[in-house]
Amino acid sequence: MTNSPMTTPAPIPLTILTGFLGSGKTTLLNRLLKDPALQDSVVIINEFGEIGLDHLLVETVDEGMVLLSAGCLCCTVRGDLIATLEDLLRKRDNGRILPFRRVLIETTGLADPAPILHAVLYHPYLSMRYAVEGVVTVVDAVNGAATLDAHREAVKQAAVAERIVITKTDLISDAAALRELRERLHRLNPGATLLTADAPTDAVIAGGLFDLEGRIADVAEWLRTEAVEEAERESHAHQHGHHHHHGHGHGHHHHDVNRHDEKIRAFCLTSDRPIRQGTLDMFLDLLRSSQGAKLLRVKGLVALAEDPEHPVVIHGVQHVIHVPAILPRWPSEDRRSRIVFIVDDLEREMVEKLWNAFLGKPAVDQPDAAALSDNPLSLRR
Ligand SMILES: Nc1nc2c(ncn2[C@@H]2O[C@H](COP(=O)(O)OP(=O)(O)OP(=O)(O)O)[C@@H](O)[C@H]2O)c(=O)[nH]1
Repeated sequence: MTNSPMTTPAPIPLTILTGFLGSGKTTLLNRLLKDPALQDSVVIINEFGEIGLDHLLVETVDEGMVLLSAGCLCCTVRGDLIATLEDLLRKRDNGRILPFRRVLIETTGLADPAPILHAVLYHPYLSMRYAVEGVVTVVDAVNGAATLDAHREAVKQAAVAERIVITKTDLISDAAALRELRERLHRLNPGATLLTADAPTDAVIAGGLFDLEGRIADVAEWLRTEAVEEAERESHAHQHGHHHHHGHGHGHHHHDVNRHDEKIRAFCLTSDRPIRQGTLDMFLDLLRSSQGAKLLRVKGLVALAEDPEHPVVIHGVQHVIHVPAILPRWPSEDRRSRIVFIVDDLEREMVEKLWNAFLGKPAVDQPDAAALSDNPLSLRR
């Protein structure tokens, strides 16, 4: 776990904008960038192939960088995103470019946002200077369902998002199809806020986990554990009405179309009792070392036994889990520790057993060897 030293400047909010090819990312971004709230942002277009920036271009500022409206800079990256993020900081710190206040990364249509999140969170310096606010995923109302059926990347993009923006709703006359798409996205990612392309800037980008001063702005909105728990209850009730639902190895499964959706899912684990820091570290270490690749995102708010009045925020992806902040107080009356997991092909039961093995023992800070070796996660599959 890393905590920033006192001397580090306020971290710069960073948002990742994803969405399938032609879903409307650039159109959305163009509109949002006109809003003064996004003044002095840097937009990094991380993709292959040409991009229609001509209509935005005002002047070239630096190699590979152009000035957009509202004092925003834009650069295109084909290779090393990390090098670009470092370079931007260097230029900002040297006064060679304006002290940009926010970074937006627009990814190529096929990109899996998890490695981008991973890269920023894992990097010891970048993770201090940039505050990963969240992932915004654009889903096209016309082609969205077909894209989700055909491409796992599209399902992952929707599953890890904080906010999902449905575009092209003006082109769809079939209200039922739109409702179905919304319901599907909600099942896939109950914690995400569903928006349409005309949503205001602060609903789409600003107003995430961090504000411009790098302070935690709205952790409850970021976590949305109630929505995840509610969806889990619904899905549980639903499954109890339908048996024979194991699907593996059977070609004619009636949910075949939604297979990706079934593997990629969100769930929430909670604890009423504060957790010792050592216990939490061990739990997270074991989880990420054995199942890291399957952890698309891990987000949480945890009461540490050492200091239960100041909950810690947890943010992770794949093999990295870090603590971006310790809050001055609880955001609401709900003082349970809660961690939302967005996973790919990982059973809730496995993670829950491990969680219980660590938390349920009388000596919560010292899980015995049996608890560790009995847990299903220690058997790598
Ligand atoms: N009618 C309508 N058209 C839209 C909307 N959003 C985007 N479009 C159109 O959809 C097409 C693709 O939009 P882009 O914004 O270029 O999509 P993109 O996701 O950036 O595309 P790539 O960069 O190729 O992945 C363009 O012709 C847009 O004008 C919308 O809300 N309504």
